[in-house]
Amino acid sequence: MSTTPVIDVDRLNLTYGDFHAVKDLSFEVRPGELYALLGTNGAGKTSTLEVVEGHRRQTSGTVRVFGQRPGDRRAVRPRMGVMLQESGFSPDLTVRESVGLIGRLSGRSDDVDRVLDLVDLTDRAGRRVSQLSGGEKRRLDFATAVYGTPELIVLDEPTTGLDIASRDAVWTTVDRLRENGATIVLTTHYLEEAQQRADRIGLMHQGTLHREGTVSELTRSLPAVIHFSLPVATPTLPLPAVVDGAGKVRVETFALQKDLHVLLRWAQDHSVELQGLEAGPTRLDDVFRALSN
Ligand SMILES: Nc1ncnc2c1ncn2[C@@H]1O[C@H](COP(=O)(O)OP(=O)(O)OP(=O)(O)O)[C@@H](O)[C@H]1O
Repeated sequence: MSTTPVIDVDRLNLTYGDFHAVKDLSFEVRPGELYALLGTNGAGKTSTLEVVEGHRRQTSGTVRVFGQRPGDRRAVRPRMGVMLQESGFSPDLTVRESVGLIGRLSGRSDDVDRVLDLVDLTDRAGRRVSQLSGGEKRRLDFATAVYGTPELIVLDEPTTGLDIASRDAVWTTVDRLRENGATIVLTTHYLEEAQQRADRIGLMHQGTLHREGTVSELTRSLPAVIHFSLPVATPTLPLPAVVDGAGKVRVETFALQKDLHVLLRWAQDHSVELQGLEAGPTRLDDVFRALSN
């Protein structure tokens, strides 16, 4: 498999008037990986993706998609499917007409009925876009990304507004495309989706890439947490901990299994009940909270 990046962003800057929205951003997306570009509201994710998609010109820096400039539509468009946050389909077209139009614009070939089936809109094919529900419109947006099975698929908040069954269906389709070698770039505010599926994550805040890595690389920089409550009179704890006035204890640790073992042995030796004991590894949410604080 080629190791040339599918997307190569090097010192990208983007300004809107005098507002500096993206600042010296560099990252690569490798063939076949699912790269999640995550971040706080207004971090610059959509602006960055708009440059990658060829919808917006950068102020400075270099962006290459399949080694080409994103503005080189003829080279890039047929190989890249894009699901925007809002696609802006004509409200008067039917769903079938819209999917057909997507196909002609993409430069890829596909069977409209296959795509309608893939995004579960077969029974809405004759409806006008203006008559679709929010979730149905989002599935039509998804059709723009998957039409013609492109090599690179950019998904900007693909599951926002979708019910659980539709979300699962989107991910099943994405999984199938990945099995066939597709490269995926994702933005989402549903962190568990990224935690479960991303090979690598770039965390953006205020226009810059603050952290990048696999989920485990990002989470192991923060401690895991053990919580429990203690009865009134107990011997001294065997580990450093923060105890509040109500007897609630919080232990932060980078050695969860070892420290949990120490704590449980101490509790057994002293016949102490650790009430409401909870222990868990750091989650992406915690990394995110640390970022925005
Ligand atoms: N056309 C524009 N003109 C002026 N400012 C803009 C424009 N588009 C975006 N911005 C600003 O640039 C910043 C980055 O916006 P962007 O939409 O890229 O962020 P985002 O990370 O996708 O945010 P969110 O998670 O909220 O969708 C924001 O502060 C936004 O207000």
